[in-house]
Amino acid sequence: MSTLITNIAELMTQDLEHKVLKNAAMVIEGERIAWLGAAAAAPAADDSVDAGGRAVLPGWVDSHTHLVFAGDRTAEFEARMAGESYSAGGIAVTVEATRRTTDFDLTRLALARVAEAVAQGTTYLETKTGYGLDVEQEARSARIASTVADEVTFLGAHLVPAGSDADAYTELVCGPMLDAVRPYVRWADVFCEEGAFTAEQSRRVLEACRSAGLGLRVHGNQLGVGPGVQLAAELGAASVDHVNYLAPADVTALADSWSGWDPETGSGRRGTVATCLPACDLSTRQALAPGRELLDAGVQVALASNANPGTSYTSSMAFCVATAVLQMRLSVHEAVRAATYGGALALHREAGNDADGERAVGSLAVGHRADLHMLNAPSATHLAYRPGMPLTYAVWRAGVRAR
Ligand SMILES: N=CN[C@@H](CCC(=O)O)C(=O)O
Ligand SMILES: [Zn+2]
Repeated sequence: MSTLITNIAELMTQDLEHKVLKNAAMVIEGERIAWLGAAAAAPAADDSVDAGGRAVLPGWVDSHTHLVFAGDRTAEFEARMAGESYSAGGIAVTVEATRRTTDFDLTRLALARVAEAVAQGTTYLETKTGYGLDVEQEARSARIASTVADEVTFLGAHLVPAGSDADAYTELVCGPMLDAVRPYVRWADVFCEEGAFTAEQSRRVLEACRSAGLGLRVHGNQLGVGPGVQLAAELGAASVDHVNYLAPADVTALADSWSGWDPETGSGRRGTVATCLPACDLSTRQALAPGRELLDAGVQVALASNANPGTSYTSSMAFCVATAVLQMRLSVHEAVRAATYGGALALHREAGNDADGERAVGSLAVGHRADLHMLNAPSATHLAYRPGMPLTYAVWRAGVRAR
């Protein structure tokens, strides 16, 4: 079954050539993109959809969320808006509520959050554990996460639970907890920050998880200049997320991590993506991550929602894109790229075609997964020009209409 989508005013492909086509059309066939190009040259298909002069871009790839949780932290947010600063300690409130919630309710809550994200154009999504913090609860979170998200990350090293010794807890994370979550997860993450895990503890967790075959991610440099970025780059992490406070050597390490990598062939050593989380920065009243400076230095950048009840209770990637343009000085094309191709790069899902087992997400090209976001607007510029407006008109996920 093939479907022709025609009368597309702007088709922002975010492919390796950065093509933006005007008066375009595309054909999707099953889960894949079968053709794209000028509307006048479109082939016939079984079915057709008139885009009515709207813009089409890849579905958002949200590479950083924490959706498996219960409870909310309104009081903490109100205190922050009254002048308190964010600290890692708030995580314990969510851990408490999450532990008290049944599997059924936790799954229902997580699924509802995924549905909210899809309704706003997200077609590929990562989520993390990290609100369980004991062996049984982390395994439960990982199991539930694996039923609701495309990618699951083990974040047992989110906070040292009250009453635990930090080094003893780190050993638990690296041993029995890792064994228990291993069947459900592809990635491991650590909150490497003052008040969470030290550089030594973070290294220990990341090395143990790497030995278990997991890819690495790091929450780093959120609350101050710290060791997270350097550790991520040294260990070959797929991404380091937050990146608010960076020394010049951090930017250099991130840029250098990609030298020698060829995006066309995927050959050479992959580097570490810098993932900026603007909704979190606003909600914690931090200075926005220096996305402009990172791009100018040659760093690969992603934008993600960091949806979680503490620092960023939103899954709106459109909000992140608008903020990146209006406040971080990215162009619309750069911001959309970071929220699509950049997220895919951070999850090692940017490549894959008809011949591969996995289809690329985050960009539109023949053989890639048909993950499309149609806006109720003639161009992607409207995402920043009309911030906060409900611009998602239609969504296809793996070729299936999801909204
Ligand atoms: N910074 C660490 N972890 C989350 C916040 C978790 C929470 O406060 O509940 C984040 O990415 O912002
Ligand atoms: Zn996070």
